[in-house]
Amino acid sequence: TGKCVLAGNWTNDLGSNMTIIMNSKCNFSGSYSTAVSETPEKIEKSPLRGSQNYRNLTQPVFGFTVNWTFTDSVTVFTGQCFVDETGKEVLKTMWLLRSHADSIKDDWTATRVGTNVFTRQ
Ligand SMILES: CC(=O)N1C(=O)N[C@@H]2[C@H](CCCCC(=O)O)SC[C@@H]21
Repeated sequence: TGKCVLAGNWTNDLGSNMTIIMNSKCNFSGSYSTAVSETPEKIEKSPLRGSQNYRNLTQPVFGFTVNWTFTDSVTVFTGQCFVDETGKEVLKTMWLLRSHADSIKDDWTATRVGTNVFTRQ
């Protein structure tokens, strides 16, 4: 199997885009431009920071956090970088979107979960 590299530009089926820059062997930063949001605020590019695991750099597992600059929420993504049967790099991910809750009574409704696939932009 080929090697899947996290660095570079990715896009997903929602039309969101992200750029990943490797800062060391296993840690990265970058930016995320979401195409969709619940908030009426103007969507802005937001920073992301994460890590890929040390042990397998051919198809690495990873996690990262997007700290949304335009609304009071964060999203954590986790997944794996695969080379599919056609030789294309694919990021298979699951995410948790945590929005701000006004009170602890509203905590139960403040976290959403989803899956998403990213391919090269
Ligand atoms: C990859 C994927 O599924 N998503 C994507 O590309 N954008 C949406 C969410 C954007 C949240 C924006 C800030 C907010 O509205 O609180 S993060 C999960 C989902």
